[in-house]
Amino acid sequence: MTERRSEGSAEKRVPAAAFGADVPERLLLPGVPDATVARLPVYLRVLGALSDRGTRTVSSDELAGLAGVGSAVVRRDLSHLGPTGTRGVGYDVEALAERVSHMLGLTHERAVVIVGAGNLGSALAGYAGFGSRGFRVSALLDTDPAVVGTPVGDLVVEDVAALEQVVARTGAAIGVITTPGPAAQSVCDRLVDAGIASILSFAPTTLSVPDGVDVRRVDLSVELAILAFHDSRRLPAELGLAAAGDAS
Ligand SMILES: NC(=O)c1ccc[n+]([C@@H]2O[C@H](COP(=O)([O-])OP(=O)(O)OC[C@H]3O[C@@H](n4cnc5c(N)ncnc54)[C@H](O)[C@@H]3O)[C@@H](O)[C@H]2O)c1
Repeated sequence: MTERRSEGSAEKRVPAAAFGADVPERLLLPGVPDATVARLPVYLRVLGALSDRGTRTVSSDELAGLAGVGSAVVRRDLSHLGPTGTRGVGYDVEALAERVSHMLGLTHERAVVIVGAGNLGSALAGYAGFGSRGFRVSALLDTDPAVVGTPVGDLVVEDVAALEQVVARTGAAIGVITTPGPAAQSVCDRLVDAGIASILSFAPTTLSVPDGVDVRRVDLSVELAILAFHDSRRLPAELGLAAAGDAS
């Protein structure tokens, strides 16, 4: 039986495979923390906006401000890319964007298959913004005969029975799961068996995957709960009240 590990079971380090096969070996730096990898796309977005505005160089303080993190964090994150900036000048916007793209393995387009063509899956499939970020939604699959065969944007929903053939045909590198929770593990297993090593799941279920497969789960309720936490701490200050425990 294949050994399986649960997502989030231990502190995760980003495996080389996450960067894609085309990344030069020298950039596959070991031990890049997940938190750094999570911030790199934010830097990339900021650098893209600066480039669009014609900005040629950016300091770590400016980049930090635009990315919403501290400048020490930016410098530490970017140190994982090797030498990048020039003291007193800052970072070359285009060159840094290219380095970050390379590090993230975004130098070639990746095909994505979405399983579950309901509200969420259809909305994601129709989102035009993925294309400019290096992702192409190549297929959308479902079990429901009433949904299979219907058009969603440029795609026609395909039968999930043909998942393996669809993955092979599209060369998909990433599988997105937007099925109800109870179906998610079996869909995940089939994606893995079809050769997919990167899975993004929206289903409210913890998924088990073999070593070497990366799963990320998106849970908007967790994000909302974090906002609620900060909101509830802000409220007493805004009202001029002492926070609980400060009253003396
Ligand atoms: N993570 C989040 O923040 C977030 C937000 C909204 C919804 N969700 C979750 O995303 C999932 C989808 O939500 P939705 O509103 O689009 O639901 P939905 O009911 O509109 O769509 C689910 C689709 O999955 C299909 N499906 C069921 N079993 C399948 C299988 N084995 N293979 C392929 N397709 C299958 C159904 O036929 C249906 O079309 C749910 O699990 C929901 O809880 C997560």
